[in-house]
Amino acid sequence: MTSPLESPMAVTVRVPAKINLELFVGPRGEDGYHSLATVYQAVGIHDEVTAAYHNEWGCSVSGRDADRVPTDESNLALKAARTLAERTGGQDPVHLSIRKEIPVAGGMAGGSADAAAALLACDALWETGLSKDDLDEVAAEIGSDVPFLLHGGTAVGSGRGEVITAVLAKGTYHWVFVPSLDTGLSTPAVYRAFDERMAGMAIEDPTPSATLMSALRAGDPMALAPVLDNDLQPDAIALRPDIGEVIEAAMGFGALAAIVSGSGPTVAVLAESTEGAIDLAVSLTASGVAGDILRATGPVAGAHIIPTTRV
Ligand SMILES: C[C@](O)(CO)[C@H](O)COP(=O)(O)OP(=O)(O)OC[C@H]1O[C@@H](n2ccc(N)nc2=O)[C@H](O)[C@@H]1O
Ligand SMILES: Nc1ncnc2c1ncn2[C@@H]1O[C@H](COP(=O)(O)OP(=O)(O)OP(=O)(O)O)[C@@H](O)[C@H]1O
Repeated sequence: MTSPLESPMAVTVRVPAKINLELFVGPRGEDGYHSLATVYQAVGIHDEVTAAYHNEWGCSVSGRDADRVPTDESNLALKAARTLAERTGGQDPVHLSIRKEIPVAGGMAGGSADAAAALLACDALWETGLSKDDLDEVAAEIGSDVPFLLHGGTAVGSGRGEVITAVLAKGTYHWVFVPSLDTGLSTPAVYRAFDERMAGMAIEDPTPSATLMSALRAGDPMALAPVLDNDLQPDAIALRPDIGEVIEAAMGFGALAAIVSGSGPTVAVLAESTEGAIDLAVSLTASGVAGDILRATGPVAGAHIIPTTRV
């Protein structure tokens, strides 16, 4: 048995953002969710969530876009912690300190990432001993993207995006991200626009493309670039025409590819190398089309515990 002296008082988890290298959207089911065939990649932009025992449940948020993140019960990390506590028969309350780097409402799964981090942190703090499958199940209940953020790397998401299968991917990819200049996009609104555009058309259950898989196996960004694909891109651009301008500018500056990340509005720009990514970031900033640029490589690990205070 663990002595109280060895039990952690706080656990900190670092969690990455995601992009969708491919996002094929199938028909909408009766539950309101669309069947997906997506290929996720975890990229090196990270949030950190620290779970610490406290006399009441709560959370606080600092860092990028912190003022746009709720700290009430609608915070996805807090929701995840409370759901995990319920599933495991009740636990002592925690305070979650969230440090954000992932753009909010940007299509990079920031809220889902914090939820995944909170699950891992609370699981360790409370020593619930849940299996990986059990944790994945709670994650899927919080949001479709959450299981992937626990997993990380490069992986296929099927079902509504929550069923994760690792893929064989070689190499490191160099990305430049252009988040929105002003506000984010609502994920349900983008899916609704997709439904309106596709109304009356027969939509089949999607499958991942073989060409994308072989580009990933080869670890070749030149082969990956032409097969990046996102069925939600026309809808994100229709809702936010400035996204189209960013894509056009990035391609004009020599990007290998530029694609909307998930439901947008962040644009993910693929470069050939670190130097290429720096050049693109400089050109995009200088052109005035993008105010704020992030650079990262992928794939990176999913949510993981980082060393923290022990008493
Ligand atoms: C756009 C993506 O980020 C791509 O990975 C995801 O599909 C969205 O994942 P998420 O934000 O974790 O989504 P959830 O929190 O599960 O769902 C939010 C809303 O998105 C829509 N939604 C989500 C997933 C899915 N397969 N079909 C949907 O139609 C639904 O309107 C749902 O009410
Ligand atoms: N911990 C959190 N971090 C960020 N946003 C949160 C969080 N909890 C709740 N939210 C709310 O969720 C909304 C969507 O934020 P999020 O950053 O997850 O969007 P997103 O990256 O577009 O998501 P996805 O890519 O999963 O569709 C925000 O507008 C915010 O109000």
